[in-house]
Amino acid sequence: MRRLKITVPDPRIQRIREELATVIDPELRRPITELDMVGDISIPQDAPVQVEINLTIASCPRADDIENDTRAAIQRAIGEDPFEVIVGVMSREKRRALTERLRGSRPKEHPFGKNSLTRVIAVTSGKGGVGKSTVTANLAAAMAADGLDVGVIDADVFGFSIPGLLGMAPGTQPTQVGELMLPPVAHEVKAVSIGMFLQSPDEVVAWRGPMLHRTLEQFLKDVFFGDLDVLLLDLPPGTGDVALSLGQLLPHSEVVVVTTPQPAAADVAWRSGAVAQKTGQRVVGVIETMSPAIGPDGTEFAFFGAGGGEEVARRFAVPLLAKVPLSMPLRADGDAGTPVVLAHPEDPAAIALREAARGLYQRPRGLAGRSLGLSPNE
Ligand SMILES: Nc1ncnc2c1ncn2[C@@H]1O[C@H](COP(=O)(O)OP(=O)(O)OP(=O)(O)O)[C@@H](O)[C@H]1O
Repeated sequence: MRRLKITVPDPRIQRIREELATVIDPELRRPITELDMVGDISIPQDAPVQVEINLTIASCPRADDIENDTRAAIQRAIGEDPFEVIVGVMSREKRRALTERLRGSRPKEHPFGKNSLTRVIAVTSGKGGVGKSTVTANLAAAMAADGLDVGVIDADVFGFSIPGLLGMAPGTQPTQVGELMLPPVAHEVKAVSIGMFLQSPDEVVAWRGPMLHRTLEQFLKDVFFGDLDVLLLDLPPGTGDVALSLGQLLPHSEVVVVTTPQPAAADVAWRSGAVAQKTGQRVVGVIETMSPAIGPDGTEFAFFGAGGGEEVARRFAVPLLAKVPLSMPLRADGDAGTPVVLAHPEDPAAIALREAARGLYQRPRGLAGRSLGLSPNE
C-alpha cells in the first residue's frame, strides 16, 4: 500500500507571522503584515529560518527600525533558533496596490471633511512672535502623550518652526511612497511643514494667496496622516489668506486664539479669531501665554501686563483654557526640540499647557464661539 505523504506546516511559521503582526511601520502606523511588507517565510532543512521583508521604498528612512523590530519579533517567536532577515523593496505593482489601498479608505476630497471624526483645531494669533507655534507644538505633544493620534500642519509660511520645536533635524522631509507623502514623526506627533519643501533653509516664502491655498489643500489631500484623533494647524499670524483658505477647505475646524496678556496684543488676537468666525469656523477657546510668572522668592514678573486672555475669552464667550506663565524651560526646551510638557512636565508652563490640551480634546462639540450673525462686531 502506498503511503500518503502529508506535510504539516512548521508551527514556527505561524508563530513568526503572529509576532510580525505586532511590528508597526513607524510612518504608516500599521502592522507590517497588514501592509503586505512580509514576504516569504521559509524554514529550509539544516539552514536558518529565512524571513523576507519588503520595504515600501529603497531609501526608507526608518528601515533600520523596521529591521530591528522584525528581528526582535522573530526572536520572540522562535527563541534561540538561528534565522536570517532578507530586506528587499516592494515591487512597483505592490507599492501601487498599497497606496491605492491606503487612499481607498479616504473620501474623494480630503479626509478631514464634515463627516470626519478627526477634530481639526487651528491655532491662530493676531501678532507674530507671541508663542503660537510653541503652544501648538506643546498641545500636540501633550495630546500624543495622553494616547491620542495627533497630526500637525505647519502652515505658518513666515515662521515655520514646528519641525524644530518637535526636534526634527534640519532637512527632514516626508517620505514619498507613490503619490502619498508620509509625514515624519517626532514625539509621537506626525508633522508636515511648508519649511520641509523649500530648496534651501534660507529660501524666503513670499507666496500669494492661491499658492498658499494649493499648498494647504495638497497637505490635506496627499499627506497620509492615517486616522487621527486631532489635527492641529499652526496658522501664520494675522488675518490673512491662510485663514480664508482654511474657511473654505476645513469649514468645520475649530479655532484656538493665542494671545499675550497685553491689551494691544489681545485686541489683534481677537481680530484674527473674528475673521475665522466670519468664514464659518468656531472659536472654542483662548490660551494666554507669556503670562505673569512667580519667581522663587514669590515676586511676580508681569513683563507683558495682565488681563489679555480674559478679555479675548470674554469677547468670544469661550473659556480661557490656560495662562502659560513666562518660563525659561519652555523657551529652552523649544529650542532643544523637546516640548516642555515632555521635558519638564512639572514646570508651571507645562502644567498649564497640559491642562489646555485636555480641556480641548475632552470638550464636547457645541455652539459656543460660533458667530450667530446677530451683531457685526462681536
Ligand atoms: N510662556 C513663554 N515663556 C517664555 N518664552 C516663551 C513663552 N511663549 C513663547 N516663548 C518664546 O517666544 C518666542 C516666540 O514663540 P513662537 O515662535 O512660538 O511664537 P509665534 O507666535 O509662533 O511666532 P511666529 O508667528 O513668528 O512663528 C520663542 O522663542 C518662544 O520660546
